[in-house]
Amino acid sequence: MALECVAVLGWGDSGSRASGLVFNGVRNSNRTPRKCVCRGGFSGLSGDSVIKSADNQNTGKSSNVNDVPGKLCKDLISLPKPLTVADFTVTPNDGTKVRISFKGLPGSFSEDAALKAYPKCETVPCDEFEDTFKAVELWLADKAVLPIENSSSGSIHRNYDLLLRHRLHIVGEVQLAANFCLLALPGIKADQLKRVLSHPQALASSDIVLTQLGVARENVDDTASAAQYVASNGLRDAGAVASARAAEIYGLNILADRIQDEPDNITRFLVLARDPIIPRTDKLFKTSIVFTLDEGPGVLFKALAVFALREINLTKIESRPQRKRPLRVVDDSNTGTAKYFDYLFYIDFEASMADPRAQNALGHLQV
Ligand SMILES: O=C(O)C(=O)Cc1ccccc1
Repeated sequence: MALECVAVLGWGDSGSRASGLVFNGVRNSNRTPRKCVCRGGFSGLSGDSVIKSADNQNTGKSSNVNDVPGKLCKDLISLPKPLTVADFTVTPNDGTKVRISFKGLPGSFSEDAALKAYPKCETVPCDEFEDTFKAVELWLADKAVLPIENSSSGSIHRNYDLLLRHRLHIVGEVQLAANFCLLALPGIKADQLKRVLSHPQALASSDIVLTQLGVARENVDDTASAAQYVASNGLRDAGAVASARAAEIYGLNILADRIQDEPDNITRFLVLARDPIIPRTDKLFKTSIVFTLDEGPGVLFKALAVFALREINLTKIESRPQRKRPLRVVDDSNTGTAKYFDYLFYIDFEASMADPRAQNALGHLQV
């Protein structure tokens, strides 16, 4: 299949806990007509008490300390422990807190996502999405939490682009049900509000209540910034759509709770790290790949068939114009020169790169 595989990203379980994605760095494979970068990974955040040796990691089997007979168990404990994946990750075990960068001010939903993935973490607020990547690259943070998709407004395209511009690895995902509240200064009633500030997505998701109130809507960078702005400027005619935690942090009152149009407004966040995690087959994994296709009838259909043939479930497909090569010029003798957009395809599938089905599917994709 004529294709350019740009990246393979693998990560762990797709539940609400964070999970992982690794970067194997396979470039320019002989079988690939053009360049190919490979990323893969697994969930490393469960913190379980399972000891793994180098051998049983390979076989995917694990030994629990409780399964080992008493004496052997004692001997094992007195011996130096075999290296585990945790030895190669930056999660500190010396009592210091893992540092997670996010875009926004304290009290934003992205910070909620970071705290959901790592309840004891130290959060590192950043101005821009790009800064959350840079914070990890410069060792100011250990991991970044990045919104990638929302159940009502869809994909956050900028972050798909940033994933390819930076060399971080996806090591997990977090799903967060954002509960939007209408906040105002203490003593202010809803009918006194003339305008409401928030992140565009929070404003759009709270359309019914804001329309009933008849207020003007003002976009700001994040929900917590809206709360902070109303509070620090003492605005008596302005409210903010933000979290209950933001109300507490910035000293605002909650005028209305759960004002979102859809009761379950879910945002999916990715967890990014400098280091990959090693793909395994003993847990539910996801892998993300990015590729381009040559022009031709059915090329995307054929690309997707490599997964269907192996019963590999796809969980997401996204396409983005290829910025560096936006137009594909096709000579058409009847109508002159036709121009098509050239696309990058992002696909998430449910398998680890340690799974032969996934290896075969990607091998097939690159033929
Ligand atoms: O503005 C925030 O608080 C964010 O973290 C972005 C966002 C906005 C709405 C839902 C989820 C995330």
